[in-house]
Amino acid sequence: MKGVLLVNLGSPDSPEPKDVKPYLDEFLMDKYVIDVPFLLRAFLVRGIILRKRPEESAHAYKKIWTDEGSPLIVLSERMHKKVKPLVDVPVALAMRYGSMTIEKGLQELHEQGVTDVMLLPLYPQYAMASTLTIEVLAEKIRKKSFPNMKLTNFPAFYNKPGFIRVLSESIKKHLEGFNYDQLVFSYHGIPERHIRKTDVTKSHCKIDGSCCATASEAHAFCYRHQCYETTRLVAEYLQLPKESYTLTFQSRLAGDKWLEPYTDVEIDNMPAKGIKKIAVVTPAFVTDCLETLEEIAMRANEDFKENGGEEFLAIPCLNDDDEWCEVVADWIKDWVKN
Ligand SMILES: C=CC1=C(C)c2cc3[nH]c(cc4nc(cc5[nH]c(cc1n2)c(C)c5CCC(=O)O)C(CCC(=O)O)=C4C)c(C)c3C=C
Ligand SMILES: [Fe+2]
Repeated sequence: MKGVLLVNLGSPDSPEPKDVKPYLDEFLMDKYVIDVPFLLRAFLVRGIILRKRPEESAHAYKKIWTDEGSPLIVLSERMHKKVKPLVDVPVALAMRYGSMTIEKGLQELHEQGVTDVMLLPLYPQYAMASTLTIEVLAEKIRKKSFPNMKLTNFPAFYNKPGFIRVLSESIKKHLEGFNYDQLVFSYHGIPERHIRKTDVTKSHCKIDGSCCATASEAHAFCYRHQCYETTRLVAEYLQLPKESYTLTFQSRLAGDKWLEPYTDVEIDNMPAKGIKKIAVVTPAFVTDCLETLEEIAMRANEDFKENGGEEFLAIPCLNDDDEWCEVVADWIKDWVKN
């Protein structure tokens, strides 16, 4: 029997440093996130980053935490609950990090008699720090605990018509009556090195945009290309004039060179250029989380206004939007049919 495992990133069990620290340790010790040899990674993460970051992150998590828990978990659960009755096969939900493990998700499907699983990472654009790490871990667990199970990876959906339509319609709905100077498409950043590592041709990605104009098999695994494609397709759907929108990358960690332009720098500089009213959409996330609710809707908003900005609109993620849940259900139905 077929079944589906939806996988999102995960959150700590609580916004207290005692729970944030092990969560960050699991996340940042992942070799697909901080992709350096183990000893160097352990030194960077445990010797440097985890000294201060758990307190800072806990403070940020406390600002967004709800009575029901982490927004990312609660909203993913709501979406899961809505998708389940729309399809005829079992659907489970798991997280890459934290206590809702992929192992538990596969076990739940196994107990329902599922032998053929489609893995659906809830990330529109492919990245080794998001999609690949889920695929690799799920395969490792399958081999060890469920050797007779078949796993199929659902490809990144950055350009799928259903995703582009519901994302565009959601943006349109939230922009109604808001007279903005600039619409910012802010995507989670990654180190440039990750783009080169996932280039299957090993020579295509130049990280300057020129490569995106040439058809290549590298695009199927290029996070930067896929972010630009999502933006281009939404702009086309909404018929946005070229000068009315911009693409940026947020949430970088110190150290390496991350994808540019940086969201915080761009937004802070906008008021001085006469851009006083902005809307920000975050299409690398289908679920609202720390990076959208705290970093964008709170911090970027405050910084924009401190720099002379007047109006700031943070557009929510798709979360458990009915039409989005129907799109996901349709993808599942198509896979079940074939
Ligand atoms: C779009 C998907 C994501 C990619 C790609 C990604 C890469 C990436 N992230 C970090 C470091 C951190 N990210 C953190 C939070 C976080 N990241 C994503 C998604 C992607 N990350 C989400 C959905 C969230 C929010 C989780 C939540 O509970 O709401 C954090 C933790 C919070 C903090 O301390 O800022 C870290 C750390 C790296 C290093 C990276 C690529 C190399
Ligand atoms: Fe992240």
